[in-house]
Amino acid sequence: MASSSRTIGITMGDPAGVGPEIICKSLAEMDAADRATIRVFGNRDSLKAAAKIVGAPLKFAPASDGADTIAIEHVEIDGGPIAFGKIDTRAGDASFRFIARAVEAATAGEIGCIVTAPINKEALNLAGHHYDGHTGMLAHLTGSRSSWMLLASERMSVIHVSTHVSLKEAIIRVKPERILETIRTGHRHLRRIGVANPRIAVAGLNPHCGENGLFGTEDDEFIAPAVASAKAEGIDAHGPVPPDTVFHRAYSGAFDLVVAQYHDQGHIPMKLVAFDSGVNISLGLPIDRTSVDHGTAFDIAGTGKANHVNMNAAIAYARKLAGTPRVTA
Ligand SMILES: NC(=O)c1ccc[n+]([C@@H]2O[C@H](COP(=O)([O-])OP(=O)(O)OC[C@H]3O[C@@H](n4cnc5c(N)ncnc54)[C@H](O)[C@@H]3O)[C@@H](O)[C@H]2O)c1
Ligand SMILES: N[C@H](C(=O)O)[C@H](O)COP(=O)(O)O
Repeated sequence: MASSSRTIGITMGDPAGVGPEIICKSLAEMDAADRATIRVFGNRDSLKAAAKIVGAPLKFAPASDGADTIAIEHVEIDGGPIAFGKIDTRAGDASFRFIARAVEAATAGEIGCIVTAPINKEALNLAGHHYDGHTGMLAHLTGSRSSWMLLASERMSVIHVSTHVSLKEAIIRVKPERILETIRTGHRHLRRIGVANPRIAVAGLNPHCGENGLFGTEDDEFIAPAVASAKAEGIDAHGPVPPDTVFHRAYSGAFDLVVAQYHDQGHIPMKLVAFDSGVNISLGLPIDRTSVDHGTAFDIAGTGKANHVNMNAAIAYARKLAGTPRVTA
């Protein structure tokens, strides 16, 4: 079985979703040398079914044969095949077990980066795994104090102060300490991937950054001090920048990274400009993980229609991280 810091571990995601199909489509396009560096954490029957749907002549076995056979760590699912496109508690439980096993392998240094196919958070939680998604789950499984979600694309990247919480709670989380930690985390990541002096824009929260208190005070009270502290540390941070124009400016090349104050502030522009190519990267963890930034797409699962460009981008980013040392400051 492929095992080294260059090995990429791909988790299959929810068996009822598009994960198995996009994995098979990506594997079908890889050359033999790249396939030999892949280990899939998933269910063999689901992958066999998906390979058939997408017409890929792939086989899955404990070890790659350097050609059409892909290495798999097979995880059993009780009670027979899972139907595509439906919430299933067994699928939610399996999604968790694929990831838990991949985390063990990454922690042991058997794989250099985890690439995740999408999970369904409702199924996951129905199965008793109470996480808000991979990012929180990975933090828990690795004993990390905190974790961050960065969405990256060729022309724009965004890191979030908070993600899977209500808008009400997200506003409460707009506090200087968390914002400063988010800026530092994004800065470290960009330096790791080769941006020598990242230009970081910190989005405001309120319309026009509150217009001097007319539309809210969080921008002046909490965001501005965090930006000032980051600058004092030598980070090229800017803001608060009015949230309605910051993404246009970043997309036009003015900034390398935007700090979004909450999930949809960052996700909406990213999915508008890079739905097919955006990569979700987990930060703040002792292991590396990249992911597609789309979901389980139950409406098309099992039809072979799902686009795998996003999976290709997540794998390419993982290969980049697996060969790049971490930056500590
Ligand atoms: N990385 C992840 O694990 C991840 C990411 C986002 C959402 N989710 C979860 O997925 C579930 C469904 O979420 P949703 O419905 O909001 O978003 P979704 O991304 O699953 O679907 C939104 C729309 O995009 C389409 N779509 C998604 N991926 C596609 C692909 N590869 N090719 C072509 N079309 C595609 C779908 O058909 C649908 O019309 C939820 O449980 C959500 O939490 C998981
Ligand atoms: N907000 C994420 C996205 O759209 O990409 C998604 O829900 C996945 O979250 P995790 O990476 O925590 O599973």
